[in-house]
Amino acid sequence: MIGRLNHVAIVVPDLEAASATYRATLGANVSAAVDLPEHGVTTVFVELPNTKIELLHPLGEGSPIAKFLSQNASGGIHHICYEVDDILAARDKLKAEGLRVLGDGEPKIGAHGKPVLFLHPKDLFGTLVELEQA
Ligand SMILES: CC[C@@H](C(=O)O)C(=O)SCCNC(=O)CCNC(=O)[C@H](O)C(C)(C)COP(=O)(O)OP(=O)(O)OC[C@H]1O[C@@H](n2cnc3c(N)ncnc32)[C@H](O)[C@@H]1OP(=O)(O)O
Ligand SMILES: [Co+2]
Repeated sequence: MIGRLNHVAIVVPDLEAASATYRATLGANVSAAVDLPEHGVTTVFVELPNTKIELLHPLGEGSPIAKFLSQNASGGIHHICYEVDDILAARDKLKAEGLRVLGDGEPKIGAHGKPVLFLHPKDLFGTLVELEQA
């Protein structure tokens, strides 16, 4: 059911500094920062030949990544994102298998303009998983 690895997300305490490190030190193509208020995050994407790195920083009150950053002050890997061909079919199958879909269970439009969902990290070996419609 799961397909390509779309991105690995890293929460960072300073988005500008992290962008500069990926661009200047690691020599990667790094996007501009984009605010996504409906997700409570600001994102930067690092383009790699085979996948992407999503750099994340909390945005606004009640950001879902605020607690993670408070517990990992220098940053850390936050989630991985797999592509699926049919996000509603994937959601329904995973719910039937007993996995918890976060939020209200309805996909939101994610950073790439496509529907996304999140699965509880305790149900997938301590890893927060995002599914994105391919
Ligand atoms: C930009 C849009 C989109 C995209 O298109 O790419 C994004 O990526 S948005 C990214 C941000 N959005 C989200 O993360 C939404 C889903 N997340 C959540 O609903 C919450 O963050 C959470 C996963 C339910 C965690 O909630 P929180 O309040 O921070 O913590 P809890 O205390 O409830 O955590 C319970 C339990 O899980 C452990 N945990 C928390 N976060 C992670 C994580 N990222 N990876 C692994 N484990 C995690 C936490 O430590 C707790 O464990 P115990 O202490 O053992 O109970
Ligand atoms: Co993501």
